[in-house]
Amino acid sequence: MKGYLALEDGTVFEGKAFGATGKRHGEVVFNTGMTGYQEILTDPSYCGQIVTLTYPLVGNYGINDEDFESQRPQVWGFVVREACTIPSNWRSREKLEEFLARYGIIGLEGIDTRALTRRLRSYGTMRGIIATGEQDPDFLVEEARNAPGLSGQQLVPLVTSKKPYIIQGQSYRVVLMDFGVKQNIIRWLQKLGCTVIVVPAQTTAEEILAYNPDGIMLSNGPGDPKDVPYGVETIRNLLGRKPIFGICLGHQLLGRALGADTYKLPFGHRGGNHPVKDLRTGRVYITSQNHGFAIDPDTLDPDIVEVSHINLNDGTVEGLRHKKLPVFSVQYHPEAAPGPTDSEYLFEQFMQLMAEGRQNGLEVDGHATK
Ligand SMILES: NC(=O)CC[C@H](N)C(=O)O
Repeated sequence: MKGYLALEDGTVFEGKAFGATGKRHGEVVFNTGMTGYQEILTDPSYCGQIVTLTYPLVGNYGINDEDFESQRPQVWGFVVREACTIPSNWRSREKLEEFLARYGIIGLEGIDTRALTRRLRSYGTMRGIIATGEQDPDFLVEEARNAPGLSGQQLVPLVTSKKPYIIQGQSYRVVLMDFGVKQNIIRWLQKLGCTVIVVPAQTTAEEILAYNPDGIMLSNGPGDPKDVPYGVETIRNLLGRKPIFGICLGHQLLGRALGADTYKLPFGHRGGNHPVKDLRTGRVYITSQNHGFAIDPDTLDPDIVEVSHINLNDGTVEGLRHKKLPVFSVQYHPEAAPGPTDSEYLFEQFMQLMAEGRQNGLEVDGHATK
């Protein structure tokens, strides 16, 4: 069956549909990772987006039982050069096309993904329509132009957990604010022995503190951080109470809670080889990234917070460190999945802050809270 991707700039790509049939809008973005399509498809941060991969052969190792970052595909469309129909891997349980079809996600193959990516890189991410069957291309472009943009949509409520749940461990108690958490963040905390209490994004600071946590983890998640004011409010009320570690959307919300502004990047960072420099040590890490927004460094209060990491490709903010409190965050993904695990030490750093918090309590403006 035929399939189309129409962009708001008037470009229409025609290819072959696989997975589900129908029509859906989304923000069209590209990821440059050479592997890890199962993790990308199931990462809740992609909710609201139609994702294309620059790597041309996709589906070769099928879908397995282990590489899920959430229970289902979260992308709103998937565009590839060539989709493999006969996967070969000992872990494979299902074909990519069956997996997408089962969850109503449209896939499109036979697309010149290099041309598509170059377009997105030149003009920025665009609204798009992915559709299967016979279609009028001009009408699809019109629909793409009328589709809602990513900003302004309430996407976090679509992917956050409905109820709190606890994964029992032996070491520190971590409350994880679930804005659309990737499973590998939970796996890392579990590996370090933490008890993880996952709470919905709308949970208040009082409710979180009632769990008596040693630390608070702010997860990744979809959409524009400006559309999550309730998360910012909660984080603001948690500052100074417990150690806090934010990842990606969690980092952006923390930045906003500290008074900074966020803005949209032209085409975002999505891939497994983004170089990030730790400004304190001068060391460069190769990181896994997936974000379309960033913190505006000019809006940070230098008395309160410092930029701890920057991206070496475009100089954007990649990490924050509070100057007085045990509070830090990164824009990239130390949990990897997919991508390099160079930055796993950040989880150890969080453990360290929780250990110190247990011993000394937190110092807020010179007053111990314990
Ligand atoms: N992975 C994430 O948490 C992404 C954060 C945010 N949705 C962005 O695109 O910038």
